[in-house]
Amino acid sequence: MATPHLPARKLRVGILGATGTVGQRFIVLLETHPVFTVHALGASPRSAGKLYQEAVRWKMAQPFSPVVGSLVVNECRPELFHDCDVVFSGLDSSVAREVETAFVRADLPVFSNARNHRMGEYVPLVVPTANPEHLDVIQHQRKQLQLRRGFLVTNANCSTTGLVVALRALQDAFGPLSQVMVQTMQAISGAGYPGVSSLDIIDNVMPLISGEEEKMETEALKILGGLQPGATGFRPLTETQVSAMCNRVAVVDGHMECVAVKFSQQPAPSPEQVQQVLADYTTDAQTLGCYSAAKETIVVATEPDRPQPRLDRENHNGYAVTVGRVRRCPALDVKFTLLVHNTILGAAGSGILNAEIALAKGLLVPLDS
Ligand SMILES: NC(=O)C1=CN([C@@H]2O[C@H](COP(=O)(O)OP(=O)(O)OC[C@H]3O[C@@H](n4cnc5c(N)ncnc54)[C@H](OP(=O)(O)O)[C@@H]3O)[C@@H](O)[C@H]2O)C=CC1
Ligand SMILES: N[C@@H](CC(=O)OP(=O)(O)O)C(=O)O
Repeated sequence: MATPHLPARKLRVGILGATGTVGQRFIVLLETHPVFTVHALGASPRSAGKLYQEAVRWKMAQPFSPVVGSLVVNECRPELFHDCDVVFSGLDSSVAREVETAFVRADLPVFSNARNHRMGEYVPLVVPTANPEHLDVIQHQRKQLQLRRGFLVTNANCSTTGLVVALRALQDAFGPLSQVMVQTMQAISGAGYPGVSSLDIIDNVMPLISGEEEKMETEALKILGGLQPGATGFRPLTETQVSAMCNRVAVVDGHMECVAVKFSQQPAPSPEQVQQVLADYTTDAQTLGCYSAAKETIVVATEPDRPQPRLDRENHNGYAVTVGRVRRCPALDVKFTLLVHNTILGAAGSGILNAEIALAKGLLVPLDS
């Protein structure tokens, strides 16, 4: 593993949507970060002009610092974030398209959690522990948009994120997958705040998360696909079919997914081989020495009743995916259960780790360099 890349000074971070569920998670994860420091906050006109401590309805177990609490929340206009080295967006999707476009046009580097730009022609859709090489398309995007240091990178839908980490490990080791079936049990924090009504979710399971299945089925193919020659775009997979069924359950954090896969190459690997490959999987995030990278990208739980959200979602500070119950599937080839922390690796943590990788690769450039 390389020595962590520490710039001459901490990079100043702007957070858009700082009062929301994902925005709050950014603040917690950046509190003790050695490379990034929270500098400017943005939210809706309802919050703008207030101190952060007055505007936010704080829902995290960890407190925010007095320094963050006394920052004044801005409207999300690029000129108010001009001295930020990097901007993380946890904006509501009703405004993210327009606001993020304005920030990128103002030559700011933006890492977004919102769905709006994910399938854009020149927009890297990056899960840091699945397809970090897609960040190389940043150079081409800059040329297309005539930018000097700005760019837009998005991370994936939270359920897609956990899934593709495991699938990338399998694809690298055993070649293409022909079929993937996934059923999710998604936490209520995935719906933001106040999100799902308590009368809908207590003593109940909701069998619909609008648009979620379609996102899992399309985003996974872009993430697991390759790059055009010269990193000028993407080549989504065509040989793999993903079928998703998504449910909301009464868990606060942590999306569980029951996954079954069929391999193109037959005979298929055994469950034992699959388990070994998942446990051994490493990525650029670790080899580049990124601060937030989990020591194990995938934790393979050997106990028969794991993973469980309450017990496993914080594995490696929420940056790992946990997989268990790897076994033969009578219909496809192999099946397993996985867990991803939806607001850490599934959201803010992916944005932060993507930025750490981009910095280590020289793609994210501090303002005065
Ligand atoms: N929660 C999760 O697990 C995941 C979420 N995402 C995505 O991340 C984004 C944020 O999600 P989440 O934090 O859950 O959502 P929340 O509803 O909790 O937060 C939304 C944020 O957007 C701000 N906002 C709303 N309207 C405007 C506006 N007109 N102008 C500027 N800011 C505005 C809100 O500010 P204010 O408080 O002032 O209203 C708030 O800060 C979404 O796009 C979501 O789809 C992605 C992956 C996972
Ligand atoms: N839909 C996810 C969270 C989310 O906001 O996803 P996306 O960013 O893809 O819209 C959930 O409810 O758990």
